[in-house]
This record gives sequence, structure tokens and C-alpha cells, in this order.
Amino acid sequence: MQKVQEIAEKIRTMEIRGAGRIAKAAAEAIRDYAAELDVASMEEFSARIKEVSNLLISTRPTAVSLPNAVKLSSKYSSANVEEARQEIIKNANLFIERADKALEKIGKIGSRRIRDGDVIMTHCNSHAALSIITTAFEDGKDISVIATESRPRRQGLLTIRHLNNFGIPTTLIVDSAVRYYMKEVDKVVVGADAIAANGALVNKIGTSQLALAAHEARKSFMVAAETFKFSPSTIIGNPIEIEERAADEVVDPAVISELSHVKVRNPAFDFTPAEYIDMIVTDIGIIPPAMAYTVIKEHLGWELGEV
Ligand SMILES: O=P(O)(O)OC[C@H]1O[C@H](OP(=O)(O)O)[C@H](O)[C@@H]1O
Repeated sequence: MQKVQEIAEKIRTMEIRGAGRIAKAAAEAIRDYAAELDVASMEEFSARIKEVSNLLISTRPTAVSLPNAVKLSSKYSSANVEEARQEIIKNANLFIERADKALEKIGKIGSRRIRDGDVIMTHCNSHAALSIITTAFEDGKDISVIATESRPRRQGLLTIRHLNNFGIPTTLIVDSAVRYYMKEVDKVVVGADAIAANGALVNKIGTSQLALAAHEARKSFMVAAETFKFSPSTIIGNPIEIEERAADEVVDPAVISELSHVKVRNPAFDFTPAEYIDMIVTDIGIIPPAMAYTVIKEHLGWELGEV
């Protein structure tokens, strides 16, 4: 349990971050916990698995990859502890393998839409979006990237370091310069924390203003998302919760401690409506946002009544 608590804390504090990475970390945590779980009965086994599943899911509320990973990994059908344990180990490993392959597939598929000479704008730090960009570059396409800083956590600095390691010409801009530079951009490529049944995208705060600026300038807006980032519970009407993080990520508490009329808001994500999205590059191919429902039904194997 202590190891799971440590992983949960790393996810909560964003030492482990990125919707795909937290999903994989959760799958690994459940697998390792199940492997070592010493219980006297099946009831105890079920209760302990449920407890760690809930703990992991509670760490970050928005990225649906997290509950999807937990649900897919902690599945078992046997009423025998040893068999159930092996089922969880197998399912978690399958999920992890599928997640790695998905990133590779998204890179291959999405990079075909990148043209020689393209200037690509990206936001935050998405491993799926970066897979598209770096694959296009490794295929010999002469591309460059404009990367946003992504306040308040500045994940843009991870992105520019990653792109620099590949030798990709990159420009770092502050988030508020997005519209100013949009005229130089050919394509916007971003990741996803969740995709709702209506095709709306939930991604790092500021994504929707990139989409708006791209739409205004008639530039293509591409989302890179593994199928496990689609949200089953939105089919039955549950809204996706937007995580609001601590004010001290935005400003030093000392600066505002005496300003009695000021409060700080720090939502980590925003919604981009489907009409601003040209395509979603997934591990099962490029789809329009309107196909989100089909992905949830057919590729996540979701059944009405399950959620
Ligand atoms: O799964 P990958 O593509 O890496 O990232 C997807 C998204 O997860 C990140 O969230 P955070 O930085 O963990 O809050 C960003 O919003 C990013 O676009």
C-alpha cells in the first residue's frame, strides 16, 4: 500500500504528469500491488483492489485516461485469489503495452498529415502530440515548432528541451502571444486529457484560445489522443470535471496575502468544442470529433449500465 500511496502522491503533485504517463503509472501501481497482495479471502482481495483503485483515481479528476487505465487494469473474472491476481497482472501489462504502441501509431499516422516546410504550434507538453512532430521530423520533413510556455506550471519548457534533443528548430513564446504568431503557423497539434462523447476536447488551460485563433486564421487544428482518453461516463451525462489547482502555482502567496479583495483562480484545463477540431489522431486512425461515441462504444468496449 505504501508504494501505491507514493505513486498517488507523485501523480497529485505532478511529479508524474501527462495524461498518458499517469495512466501508465496507475496501471503499473495496481499490477505491482496485486502481485504482492497477501490476503486471506477473495472478499479481502476485492476490497483492497477497490481501495487502491479509488485512491489512484482520486489523485487528478480531469484526465479520463486515469480511471480508464485503472478500470481496464484491475479487471478480473475469477473468484480465486491466485487467478484474479494473474488476471490483473496480465490486464495491466496489456494496457501498458497498448499505451506504448498507441503513441507510436499516433506518431506514424499523424505525421503523414505534416508537410515539408510546416510550422507547427503546440501547447503544454503532450507525448502524443510530440510523437507526431518528432516522427515527421525523423521522416526527413523540414519542420519547425512554436511552443507555448504553458503557465502556470511551464510544461512548455519540457517540450522545448525534448524538441531540442531531436534538433528540431523551436521557438518558445508566452501563452498570450498565440494569436500574434498564428499567421506564421500551418498546423496546431495538441494532446488531450479527455474527449467527451460529443467530441469536445479537454486539454491544458489555454488550448481553447489556440483553437479559436487557429479557426479565425483558417489553420488546421489537430488533436493527438489515444483511445483510452475518450470518456465513457460522458455518454450517460456526467460532465468532465475541470481540476482547479492551488493558487500558489500562479502567484507567491506573500504577494496577495494582504489584498483582501483579490482571489486567484487556477483551472488546469479548458474545453474546446468539437467544431474547432479538424481531426483527432488516435491509435485506431484519424477520426472526426463526431466519431467519439463510436470510439467509446466499440474500442473501449463500454456498455450502458457499466458506468
Ligand atoms: O498524454 P500526453 O499526450 O502526454 O499529455 C496529454 C495532456 O496532459 C497534460 O496535462 P498535465 O500537464 O498532466 O496537467 C497536458 O494537458 C497534455 O496536453
